Amino acid sequence: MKHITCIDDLRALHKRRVPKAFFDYCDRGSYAEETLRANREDLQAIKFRQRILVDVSRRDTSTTILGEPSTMPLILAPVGLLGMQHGDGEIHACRAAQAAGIPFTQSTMSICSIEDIAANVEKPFWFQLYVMKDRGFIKDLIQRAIAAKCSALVLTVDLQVIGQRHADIKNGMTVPPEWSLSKLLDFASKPAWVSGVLRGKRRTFGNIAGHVKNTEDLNRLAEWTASQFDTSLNWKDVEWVRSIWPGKLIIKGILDVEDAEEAAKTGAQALVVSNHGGRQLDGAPSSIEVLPEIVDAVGSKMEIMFDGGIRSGQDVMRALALGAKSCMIGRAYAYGLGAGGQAGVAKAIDIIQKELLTTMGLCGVNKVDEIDDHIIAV
Ligand SMILES: Cc1cc2nc3c(=O)[nH]c(=O)nc-3n(C[C@H](O)[C@H](O)[C@H](O)COP(=O)(O)O)c2cc1C
Ligand SMILES: CCCCCCC(=O)C(=O)O
Repeated sequence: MKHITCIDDLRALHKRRVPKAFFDYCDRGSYAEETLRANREDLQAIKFRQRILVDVSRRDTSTTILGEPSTMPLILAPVGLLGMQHGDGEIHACRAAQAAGIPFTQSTMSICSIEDIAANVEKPFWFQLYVMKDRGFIKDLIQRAIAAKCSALVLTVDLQVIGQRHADIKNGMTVPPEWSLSKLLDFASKPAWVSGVLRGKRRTFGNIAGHVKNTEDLNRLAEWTASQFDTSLNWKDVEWVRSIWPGKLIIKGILDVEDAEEAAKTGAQALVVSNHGGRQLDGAPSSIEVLPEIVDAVGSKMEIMFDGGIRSGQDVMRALALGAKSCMIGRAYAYGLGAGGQAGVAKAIDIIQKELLTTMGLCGVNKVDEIDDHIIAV
């Protein structure tokens, strides 16, 4: 990891080490990928004011997230199928986050189950929920998250219809995988990845497989799972989740002020301004474009988190300057996981923290709560 200096280096290594179907699943977006690109381009268009001769010798990235201390304003976002990027990937990512002192969010669509992670890490983690058609199963999942002492529930609300990702279809990206000669050759050329995944606890959706009894459904688990996303989902379901989840609730996937105002009425403590990393509504605005109006509308009522396109500490600084309290990263750490397991995730977090510290220094800022729009050049 010595020669890895930025998230792009981790991405390049991930691409070399992990089969194409899984790399593309992580890297790509929906349809023409306009929103995926906008997330990066709009962040990069924000320029900083360089400030000089300010004493920045006391710089510190520490902050609080939902009232809990965190070493930096960073959270590992829920990312499905981490255990296919690296054997037991969810456990490795969670351990790296906990060692760095930041929250890790487990996806409903994880390969390791809630219980697998809880048994293998030291501290509580966050659980992300998709409300699927079978509400009995969802209630059971929430109870499993309570039993595992998950410290926040992240309710994702932007996937009741699934945005098509062309690359996944072309790659036959299914769980279990659809085999072809080129895929077999690709897997054979990545023996370290194959042995890592084979040594892992599971190779299917750990939270869901136990619930699926029918062998045919089990053999086509990705298809079955896709059929379980509920197009009838609405604000009453959020109320229902609120009534059975006693802990901190975060609503993820808000891009519109009216939706943010609804979210503020639900009793949730936080929302995540997010377009699902450009994987859902292609043609939606970048997350950073809508962040300021959402902060203006509900920032005094809820904690505003942000994701979409964060690849550096500079990007974290930009989102904080526009009003986010903290940022989630998805691909940035998933690249690290594919590149080098737990050490790769730790590297991704460390790169972003160091970049944030440097950027704070060059903008004349010592503390996270001093970051606001005065650091932006107009
Ligand atoms: C491979 C992949 C899988 C994802 N799976 C989930 C998921 O299961 N649940 C969820 O709420 N968001 C999921 N997301 C979205 C992320 O939580 C996050 O919103 C997004 O990655 C942020 O954009 P970034 O990757 O540019 O940081 C996924 C993202 C990626 C890249
Ligand atoms: C069957 C599609 C499920 C996708 C769930 C994971 C996810 O959110 C993603 O973006 O990928």
